[in-house]
Amino acid sequence: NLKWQKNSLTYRIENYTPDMSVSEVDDSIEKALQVWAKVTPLRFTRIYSGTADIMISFGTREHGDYYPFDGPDGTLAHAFAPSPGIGGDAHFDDDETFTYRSNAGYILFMVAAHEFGHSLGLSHSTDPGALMYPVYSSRDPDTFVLPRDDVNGIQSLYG
Ligand SMILES: CC(C)C[C@H](C(=O)NO)C(=O)N[C@@H](CC(=O)O)C(=O)NCc1ccccc1
Ligand SMILES: [Ca+2]
Ligand SMILES: [Zn+2]
Ligand SMILES: [Zn+2]
Repeated sequence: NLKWQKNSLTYRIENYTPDMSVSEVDDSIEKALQVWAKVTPLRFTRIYSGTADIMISFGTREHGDYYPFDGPDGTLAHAFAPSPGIGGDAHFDDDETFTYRSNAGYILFMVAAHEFGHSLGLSHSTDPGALMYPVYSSRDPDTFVLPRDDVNGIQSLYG
């Protein structure tokens, strides 16, 4: 499944990291989804029970799939390409310190925006300036603009 066959997708935040307040996590996730909604016909609706297309959770080490996390640093999160079931889901390694804006940890908005690129069908980019470049770089979430490489990538799928 290269991409979602519908433009209206649901998401559910299953649990929270202790590193941030609930509202900071909610806001980071919403803004990270809006990054992609802004440049596609995709629309995201939050649900609070049942199974969403994009199930979002925090976990450590063995957390229920065949891709256990690795403790602090290294892998920060992973997400599954569009498909029924685990497809689209995004898991965040809670052995990382996530933060709302400061540099005292990984900015959840940035990590989530990257992961949701995978949830929508994007793989990694070789462009070092791209959001989908494999390695995290902290940018100010308030002034973040989706790089052209990522816009081209997502619009080639949903444009
Ligand atoms: C092979 C995968 C599972 C590595 C994993 C990833 O790409 N997840 O989407 C990951 O956590 N990558 C690290 C970098 C690494 O492991 O070398 C990362 O910083 N990912 C989060 C990220 C990457 C680019 C921009 C924003 C956030
Ligand atoms: Ca890790
Ligand atoms: Zn996982
Ligand atoms: Zn990635």
